[in-house]
Amino acid sequence: MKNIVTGTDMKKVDSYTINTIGIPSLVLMERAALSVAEIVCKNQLKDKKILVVAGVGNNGADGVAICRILHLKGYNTELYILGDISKASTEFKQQLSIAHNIGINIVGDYNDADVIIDSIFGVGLSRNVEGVYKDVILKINKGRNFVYSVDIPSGVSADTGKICGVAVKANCTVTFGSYKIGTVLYPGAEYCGQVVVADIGFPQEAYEQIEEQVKTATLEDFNFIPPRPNYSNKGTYGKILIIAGSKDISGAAVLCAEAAFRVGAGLVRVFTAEQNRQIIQRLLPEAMVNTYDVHHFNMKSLEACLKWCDVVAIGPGIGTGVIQKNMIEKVLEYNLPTVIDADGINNISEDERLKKKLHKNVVITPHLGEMSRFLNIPVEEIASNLIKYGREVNYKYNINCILKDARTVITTEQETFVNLSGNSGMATAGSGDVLTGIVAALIGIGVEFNNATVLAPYIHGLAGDKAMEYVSKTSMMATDIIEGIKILFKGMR
Ligand SMILES: NC(=O)C1=CN([C@@H]2O[C@H](COP(=O)(O)OP(=O)(O)OC[C@H]3O[C@@H](n4cnc5c(N)ncnc54)[C@H](O)[C@@H]3O)[C@@H](O)[C@H]2O)[C@@H](O)CC1
Ligand SMILES: Nc1ncnc2c1ncn2[C@@H]1O[C@H](COP(=O)(O)OP(=O)(O)O)[C@@H](O)[C@H]1O
Ligand SMILES: [K+]
Repeated sequence: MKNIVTGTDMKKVDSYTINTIGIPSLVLMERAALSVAEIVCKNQLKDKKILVVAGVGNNGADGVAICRILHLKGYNTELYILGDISKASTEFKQQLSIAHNIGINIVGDYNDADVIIDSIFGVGLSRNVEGVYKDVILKINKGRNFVYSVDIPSGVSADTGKICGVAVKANCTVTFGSYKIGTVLYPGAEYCGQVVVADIGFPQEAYEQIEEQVKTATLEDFNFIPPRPNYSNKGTYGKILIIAGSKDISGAAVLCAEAAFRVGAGLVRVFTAEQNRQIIQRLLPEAMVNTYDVHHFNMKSLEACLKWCDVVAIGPGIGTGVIQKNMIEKVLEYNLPTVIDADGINNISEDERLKKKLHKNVVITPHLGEMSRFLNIPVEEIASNLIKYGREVNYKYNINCILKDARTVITTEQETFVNLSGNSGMATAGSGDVLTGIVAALIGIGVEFNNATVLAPYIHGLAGDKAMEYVSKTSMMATDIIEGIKILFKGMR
């Protein structure tokens, strides 16, 4: 796992590192500046004209140091300072004095260059960007230059990812120590271009000072998946029950079940409407199929399936209505690890009685529309506060939540995560059904419930990224994501 921090928390990390650990501020700053300079040197030829645009806080101080390092390496650099130097931070004044001594060329106006280094505001941005700052940021965005942002694009709130009036559109952002919330959540994430996290020497101990930590999964977290021993059989890898599909929808069950198999599930049983039996058996002969008749619904057959399974996923394509609500009620009575998606969530949203039956082995996987119905809060409000509402589900109902969006936010009893894998090719019908199958299968193969909640969206996104090896974002379909799961695991184990 890696940390993702708010700007406010990053200041605590800075301060703990400087004041308690004792690493001097200027040492951190030199490492920060060196990390940016190294990336610029790797990508830019020496004949390029580089303009460093610096504010007068410590983000600007980083910029002045970067300007000096590049100048000493023989780059054609100039420095443009925005703001009142009499109000500058101590570090800025120190860096400026060094820059003067070395003979850095300081210009009085913004002038276009091949490369812009944006060090106007970092995590200290505290209000809307206006006046001359706004004018310069608009000029930077108009130019055809390559833009590096230092720590975060100036104008993006490091705490939320919101744009404070206007923000620099960078090609590359070098952020220090860890991702900032503003570099991972949209719209801020879109302004960053490529994000590089530079290690500048903050000790992990400093991150432990943060009260509400946010993290992201990394490849190391595949270690949550137990090994697949030689001495095992299909029963070792979980019995997964998938309650999906209805008279007019059969594909959801197939996608969900196939994804579960591809993540390693041993046995998958689909419980669906009678009309789907043949098509599911034809498309996925590996799955067992039990069916119900909507006109003569027999709860006993569902109970038999629930007694059989270790994990249940309910919802994709089931529709809404009395039968569906009764099925969900029955599923919840069994207290199994339970994944609830799509219409599973929609039915619960319509029924307070079902909400009361949610238990701590439940994870819901809503997209924004489903979340909006579930919490009865407008989509726009949820979209701009993903973490807040993800946490609210957890506090209110004591269940895990995978809130799906271009950046999926995951909340478990203890922790909050933002998933960083995946791409916009995955915004395609059935993509969520694949995720549901992945969550259920991970639990089935023995990944602890909270870990499965976090790992599933990560695997789903990596599979979408793998799918891009043979299909474009434009053409990607949910079946390609399943293909991506195969490629992913082939490369791993
Ligand atoms: N020793 C340290 O503390 C380190 C700090 N670092 C850098 O320092 C940055 C944080 O520095 P600061 O805390 O000084 O904050 P910033 O430099 O990000 O911003 C603060 C400055 O901007 C002004 N400001 C804020 N919002 C404004 C607005 N909307 N319009 C006009 N002016 C505005 C403030 O008055 C202040 O002068 C980090 O992002 C990082 O780049 C890194 O060098 C790592 C080490
Ligand atoms: N722009 C995007 N970038 C990355 N992932 C995305 C993007 N758009 C959608 N996704 C992912 O695709 C999935 C879509 O799920 P969902 O909306 O439930 O689809 P469906 O209901 O058609 O199965 C979610 O996991 C979501 O996080
Ligand atoms: K910046």
